[in-house]
Amino acid sequence: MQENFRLGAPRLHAIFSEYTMMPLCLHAPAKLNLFLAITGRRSDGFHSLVSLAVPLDFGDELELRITDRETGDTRLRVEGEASAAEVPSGPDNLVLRAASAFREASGFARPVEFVLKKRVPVGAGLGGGSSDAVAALRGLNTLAAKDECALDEKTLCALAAKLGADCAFFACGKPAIMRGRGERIEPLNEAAAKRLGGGSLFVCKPAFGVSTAWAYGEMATRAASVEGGDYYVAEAEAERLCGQWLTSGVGAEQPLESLTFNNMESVVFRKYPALPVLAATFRERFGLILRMSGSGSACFAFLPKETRDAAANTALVRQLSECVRELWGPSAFSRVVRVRTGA
Ligand SMILES: C[C@](O)(CO)[C@H](O)COP(=O)(O)OP(=O)(O)OC[C@H]1O[C@@H](n2ccc(N)nc2=O)[C@H](O)[C@@H]1O
Ligand SMILES: Nc1ncnc2c1ncn2[C@@H]1O[C@H](COP(=O)(O)OP(=O)(O)OP(=O)(O)O)[C@@H](O)[C@H]1O
Repeated sequence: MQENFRLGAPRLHAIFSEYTMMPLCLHAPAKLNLFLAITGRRSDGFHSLVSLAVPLDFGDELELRITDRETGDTRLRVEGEASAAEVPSGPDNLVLRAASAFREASGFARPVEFVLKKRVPVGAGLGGGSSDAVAALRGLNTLAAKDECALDEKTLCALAAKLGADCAFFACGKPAIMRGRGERIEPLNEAAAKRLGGGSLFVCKPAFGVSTAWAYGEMATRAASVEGGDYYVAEAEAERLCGQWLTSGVGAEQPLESLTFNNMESVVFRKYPALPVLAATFRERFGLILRMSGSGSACFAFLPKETRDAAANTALVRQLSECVRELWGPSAFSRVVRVRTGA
């Protein structure tokens, strides 16, 4: 016992090393905007929107661990199948931007190493970067709790909202309606969220991505032009359309796919005809509505009710994947996903 006590310092060091070597693993889900109405441009240059967004059972993985390095506060390694080369590993990565904002807000100063396993395609409108940022904040907050400098939930969410327009949604982590520039979040009621959890969706993305800043800029340009006219959806109409997702007949009498909407398609489909070509082919060959998520280029379709069990899905999904590769080429991405209801 006394021997152990004398060996206290090295033992403590070993325990600390063990603790520092153990990574914390977080899932950073992708999202879909099942409904997205851009309602206008605000005086701060951002656009106001009404959107029904859902987190998915598919996403990136973020590992973080405290290291015993003396110097260098935060490091990031990006790995994974989703074109890791397109993702910056320096200070522009949203994980490192989140870490630096977190350190400033909390005073948490331990050296941390991140490993980001990138699976969500980049520039897809699937919110991968924003979700990684929120996972980094949550992971750091867990580590900071051991040093008694964790942030409370409200402060953490406010910090997230500053990092990107989709971050407030990911901080909520449940199907929700986004308003304002994306920072005002109203989680869906349980019944509406449950209806969304029942089905599978097919998601696909061509090899190219779309810049979110470009898509919003193009909306503003076209709205200002003569042909623009009533380019944006009026806010009251956006609320009415979005509100249909909350009514009780949805999913039964009123199929979910008939409520999907995205007025950013107007600018993105014009520049990237591969997207409307696939949408028309899905309609003609399979009777499916293909909708764009966020600013694209990823698109999604609800799989029909009778194929909502895994076995029956297979044949249709194979045909959809073949169709995507036929029209978008062999490097196109596709997969089946489910909504995470958070229940
Ligand atoms: C299209 C959506 O995915 C819908 O959920 C989001 O609105 C986009 O969110 P995001 O990718 O996190 O966007 P950010 O990286 O914050 O913004 C990129 C750029 O898009 C423009 N932007 C973004 C959000 C918004 N409500 N209005 C805008 O005009 C701004 O020029 C901004 O500089
Ligand atoms: N962790 C990250 N993962 C992906 N992209 C990142 C990350 N950090 C910074 N970026 C930069 O952000 C840009 C857009 O990333 P992201 O894939 O999140 O866009 P998106 O899918 O269009 O997102 P959104 O749906 O929020 O518009 C990329 O081009 C990349 O340079």
